Amino acid sequence: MTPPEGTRTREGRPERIRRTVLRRPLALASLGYLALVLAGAVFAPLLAPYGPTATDLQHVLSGPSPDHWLGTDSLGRDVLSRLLHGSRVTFLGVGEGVATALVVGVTTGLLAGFLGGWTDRLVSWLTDVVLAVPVIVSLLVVLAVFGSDETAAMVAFGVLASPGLARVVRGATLVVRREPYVAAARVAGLPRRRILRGQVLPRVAGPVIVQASLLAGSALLTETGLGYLGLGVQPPAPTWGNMVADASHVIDRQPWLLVPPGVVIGLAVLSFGLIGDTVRDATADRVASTPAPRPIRRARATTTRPVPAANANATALLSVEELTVALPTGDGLTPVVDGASLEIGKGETVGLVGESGCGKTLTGRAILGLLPPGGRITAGRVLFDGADLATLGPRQWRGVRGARIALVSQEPIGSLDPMVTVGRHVDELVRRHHGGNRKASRARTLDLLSAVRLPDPERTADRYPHELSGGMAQRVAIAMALAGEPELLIADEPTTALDVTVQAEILTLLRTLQHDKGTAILLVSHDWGVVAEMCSRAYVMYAGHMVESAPVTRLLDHPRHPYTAGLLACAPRHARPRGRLPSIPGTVPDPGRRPDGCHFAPRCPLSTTECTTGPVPVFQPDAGHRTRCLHHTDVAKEVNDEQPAGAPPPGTRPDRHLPRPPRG
Ligand SMILES: Nc1ncnc2c1ncn2[C@@H]1O[C@H](COP(=O)(O)OP(=O)(O)OP(=O)(O)O)[C@@H](O)[C@H]1O
Repeated sequence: MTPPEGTRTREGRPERIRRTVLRRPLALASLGYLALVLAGAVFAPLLAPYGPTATDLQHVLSGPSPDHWLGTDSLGRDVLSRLLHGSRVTFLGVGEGVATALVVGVTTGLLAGFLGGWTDRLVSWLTDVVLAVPVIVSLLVVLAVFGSDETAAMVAFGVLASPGLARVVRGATLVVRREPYVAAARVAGLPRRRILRGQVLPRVAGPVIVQASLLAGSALLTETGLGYLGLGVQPPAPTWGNMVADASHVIDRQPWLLVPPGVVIGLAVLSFGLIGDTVRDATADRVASTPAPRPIRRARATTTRPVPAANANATALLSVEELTVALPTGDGLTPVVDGASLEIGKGETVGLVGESGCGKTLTGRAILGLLPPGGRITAGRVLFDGADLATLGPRQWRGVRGARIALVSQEPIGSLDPMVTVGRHVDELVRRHHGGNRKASRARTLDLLSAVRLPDPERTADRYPHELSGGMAQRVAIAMALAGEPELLIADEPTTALDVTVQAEILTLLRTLQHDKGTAILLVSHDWGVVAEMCSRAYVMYAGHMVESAPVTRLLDHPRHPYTAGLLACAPRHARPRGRLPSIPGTVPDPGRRPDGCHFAPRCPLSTTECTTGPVPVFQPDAGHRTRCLHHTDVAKEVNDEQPAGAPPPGTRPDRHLPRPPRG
């Protein structure tokens, strides 16, 4: 099957590189040439017609002949035999240099790019220092210290060349680190080591091969340069470098002698370069198409005062208390979630509703301890099963993320690695959480795929993400989330990207799973219908504040915050034919531009000057009902005034007529 242009392709990076090399005659010829030279080096003792140091003083400086295909040197030694034997020394040196650079450069680059922070700063500083050291002087010092030991010189070359590689790997890792499937792997609780090996390393392989290839060319030139200077392996043992040196001494008598080593060296360097270029072309488009990171918005600091504390419930599975999350902006840290509190009991499904940009996703991420780079919890705490999550170290977090709290995001396809099959995605998590052998984990994987009602689990397990529909991808994401049998599932708009029929299926699936396994669910949604169908209680969030919370039927029938009332009135079902869709005037303010006092005041039909003069406390109009509105009694009156005649009794269905949109 040929996937349509622009879609993800099943072809993995190694396959793409292989195909690009095969399609280009020059790259193919380069590969063939290097393979030939390498084979010559390996089988030199068998292939060489003479010994590398055997002299024949009767035939010195002879040109090519049937006895000596490439002629003889000034001591009558066979040039072809010396070239073959010399290639062993040269390729060994190149291998030592490149291997050292790979080990040092790739390791440091990966760690700097993936861990960031002080590791990144330390690696940057070290690479700057090493890059400032002149290579040739350092190699001369090493050779002086180690007595012409070529291995020491080439290892030193590898170390000195590693900063360039480290920088390339760091850059590529920074890009890969932002990919949703890497975030998904972290959320699922995979250890860093596994993520680096399984998710990041395969993606930086392209740039690494390019660099290694170019490095091999310069390692070869360095090795032959040392041989030419009479350093490294000493005569009479042949190296390509000392063959060039020998030829240069007799260039006036036999210029041909320079041709064989000059050609093999030149072609080898050219081949390494051509292969590097081809791999770069094969991998460049993927790096270029990687989406840019989300820009951090400029904002000024807000001055909200803390609101009264929520009633901490000792029996809650999750208790978020007065949580403030700040993100870095040009003006320092800006609070994005501001004193938010919420609770979820064991096995309970709770909704989190609000317009885009209100802070719902960040609240979920803060619960999982996965904030964007530079983001911090600056106040409040998150208690899970009584334990303060802020006190967990990386090892303990691994026992929580994916294992006890799992996430299903709104972009299921994005959270699946395009180069990994469905089965491997689930299998890796099954083994991470339950251990066991390959057979047992495969059986469990198939169980999970059938639990989320994926047709033909065996076949689906062998599929790649691009072969799945949105609904199937979401089911796979749910299966992955369930692999650790979590007690809490954060479902961040799990049906937003799906069509209505699939939405209904996914919601039914979530409800069934919750019923069967007793999993608590925090359901982030824009859709009141979904919230009414799924949740017992809901929280309404606006511009970083929790503005209202209550049992869902209560919210639907008696909202006590104008924002909730406005949101309910905006449901598309209130639209009239050819009429405009109801909407709340204005937009959610950016985190740094939130007005003082009630953030909703500029859009609120009930706002008065008191609303903007200071922080608005939280009121509790009824048991279990909380609102952050000074005019909550007026909201209640408006709702009752707006009840249409003959309307069904409150709370009977989610789409019942609710108050008109606020004036303004
Ligand atoms: N990585 C980030 N860097 C800077 N600002 C961010 C980042 N992520 C979110 N924000 C900002 O934080 C605020 C809250 O974002 P969040 O994604 O939590 O909102 P949301 O209510 O979940 O919206 P949506 O429904 O669109 O996902 C927004 O103003 C957003 O622009």
